Amino acid sequence: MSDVLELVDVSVVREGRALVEDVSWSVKEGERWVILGPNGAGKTTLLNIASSYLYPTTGHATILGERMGAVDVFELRPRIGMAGLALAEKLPRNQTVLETVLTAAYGMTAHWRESYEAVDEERALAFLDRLGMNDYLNRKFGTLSEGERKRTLIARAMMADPELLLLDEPAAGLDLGGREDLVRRLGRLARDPYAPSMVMVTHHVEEIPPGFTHVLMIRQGRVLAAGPMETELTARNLSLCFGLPLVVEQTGSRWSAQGLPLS
Ligand SMILES: Nc1ncnc2c1ncn2[C@@H]1O[C@H](COP(=O)(O)OP(=O)(O)OP(=O)(O)O)[C@@H](O)[C@H]1O
Repeated sequence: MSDVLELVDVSVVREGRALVEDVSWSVKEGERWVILGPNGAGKTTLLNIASSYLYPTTGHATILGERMGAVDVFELRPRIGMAGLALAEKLPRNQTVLETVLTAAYGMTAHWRESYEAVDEERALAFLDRLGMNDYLNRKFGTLSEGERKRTLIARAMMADPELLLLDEPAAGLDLGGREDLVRRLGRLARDPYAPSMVMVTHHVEEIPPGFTHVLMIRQGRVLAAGPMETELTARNLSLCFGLPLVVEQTGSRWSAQGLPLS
């Protein structure tokens, strides 16, 4: 299995402060990683490096076999699918859901007189169907609820046929039904052997979809644990990561955690 992502001693320094520090981490082809950590830990910073939008201040990052600094990022970026809030803000609010997904096939955010191929439209419809967005094809992106917007963004990220799929807090802000619906859909994607390698940032172990294989825990910019879910997603690691005593349970292919009561 080859490396999809490899960070070696990566630090990012801003205003004299390390946002992430000495991070060494590798993601192999086919793996599905979750990045867990408290607010401000550096999760989005890692995702921004993985998406080639942020250069390490020190250390090396290799993405899809291409060393950052020695590759044209404009050739690399179409190979990476990213679904996150930052992108949602760049997408035109008055574009339809179908157009929002279709424009990704052309590496664009907005519809601009390009004529779409029938095959692209079929693919966009198939991704939207898989994410339960069939009834929203002609709705304006800006009128969608948070859950609908997130599902549209994932369909959009898949449209470019990425080799690496990055998901930044896909379940944040969703109600229980919305979260469970998304987790099931991501679980189905994670188990698809043809789906790309995946990295998903979350704050909650309850949001880890079945089929995700590895976890990286980060606290104050430093990696606290990284490896297979079964060995690393422990009460000890989770307690250290979030800074209070926690117990963690696995029920079937899902996880849950709770704090121990105050004495
Ligand atoms: N350009 C910047 N300049 C200075 N500090 C920054 C910059 N970007 C991010 N930070 C800080 O770096 C730290 C890590 O930010 P990051 O967004 O990676 O955390 P996170 O783990 O994703 O947090 P959250 O869970 O709250 O989204 C935070 O303390 C943030 O305020």
